[in-house]
Amino acid sequence: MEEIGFLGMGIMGKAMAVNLLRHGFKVTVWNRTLSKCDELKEHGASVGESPAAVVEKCKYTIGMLSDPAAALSVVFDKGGVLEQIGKGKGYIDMSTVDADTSSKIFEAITAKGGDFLEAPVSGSKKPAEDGQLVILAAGEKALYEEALPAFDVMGKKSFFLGQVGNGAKMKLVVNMIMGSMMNAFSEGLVLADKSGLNPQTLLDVLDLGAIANPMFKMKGPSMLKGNYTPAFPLKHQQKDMRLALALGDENAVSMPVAAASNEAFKKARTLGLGDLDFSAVHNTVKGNDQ
Ligand SMILES: NC(=O)C1=CN([C@@H]2O[C@H](COP(=O)(O)OP(=O)(O)OC[C@H]3O[C@@H](n4cnc5c(N)ncnc54)[C@H](OP(=O)(O)O)[C@@H]3O)[C@@H](O)[C@H]2O)C=CC1
Ligand SMILES: O=CCCC(=O)O
Repeated sequence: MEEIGFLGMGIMGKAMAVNLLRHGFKVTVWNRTLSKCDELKEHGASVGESPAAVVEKCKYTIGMLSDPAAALSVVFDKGGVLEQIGKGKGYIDMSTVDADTSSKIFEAITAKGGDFLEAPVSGSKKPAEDGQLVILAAGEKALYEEALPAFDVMGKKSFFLGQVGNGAKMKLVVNMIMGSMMNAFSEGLVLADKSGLNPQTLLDVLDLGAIANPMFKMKGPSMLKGNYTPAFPLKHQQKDMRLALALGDENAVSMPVAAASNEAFKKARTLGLGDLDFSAVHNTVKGNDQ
């Protein structure tokens, strides 16, 4: 089996790489903070000293990085992907970024003869651990087909969406909806409580009706306990709202609900909640913001 490279051992990258290793893939990993690779070694991974070193060794390499700046840095900076990418090698960026960022990476990689695929994912830490992600791929079809055995391990369903940019846009639309839902949910929980209702009963009612969904079901009980242990960090959700609003600007789509949600996430960030789960926006609605 060909060796797969994996750059970025954050919440998602680590879970996805461990899952690949469990399924018998050979994986070489790299992370900016190299110590985070130690745990992966215990699962059988090799460690590369730079993105370039990983790309040199592997037929294709996956990136799972925090934001556009990180995704660009890992490709373009010294020791980056571009130094070793070339004919017969592929790079798959699974980070959530905007279409412009993805296109810049695509152009640079194809200029060197390499193949590029963007493949952001829907699903969080637990689906990543369980191989239940939804993969939103776009770009080089041959690389998509080559990576399908790995996608089938990491995800429950892969979509091929055509040209580069479509995967990024689809992911931003999905997360824009999710972020707005989280704000409406938080407001509902607080409104129920402040108006003398039992918020747990609200969860039960919601779960039986037309707006029942896995996010309310999974996050609701922890939110009521004030537990915001990060699965999807709030700073990343705010980044996604920001990028989705920019996509709305480009396409002249008015999105007042998303804009208000972005403000709520920004407020939560200024209150120091950025590294907590995105459900911590509930804490700002509760008024615990002094
Ligand atoms: N968590 C989730 O539920 C989901 C997240 N996503 C998306 O996946 C991506 C990763 O998310 P997640 O794993 O949660 O994020 P984390 O914050 O846990 O990890 C971010 C990763 O990016 C690296 N990084 C940050 N800045 C740089 C940089 N300048 N150069 C190199 N590496 C850098 C970090 O390295 P270091 O350890 O050194 O800081 C770390 O490996 C994001 O785009 C996110 O929006 C998508 C679906 C779900
Ligand atoms: O980008 C993060 C998405 C989190 C999720 O789909 O649950």
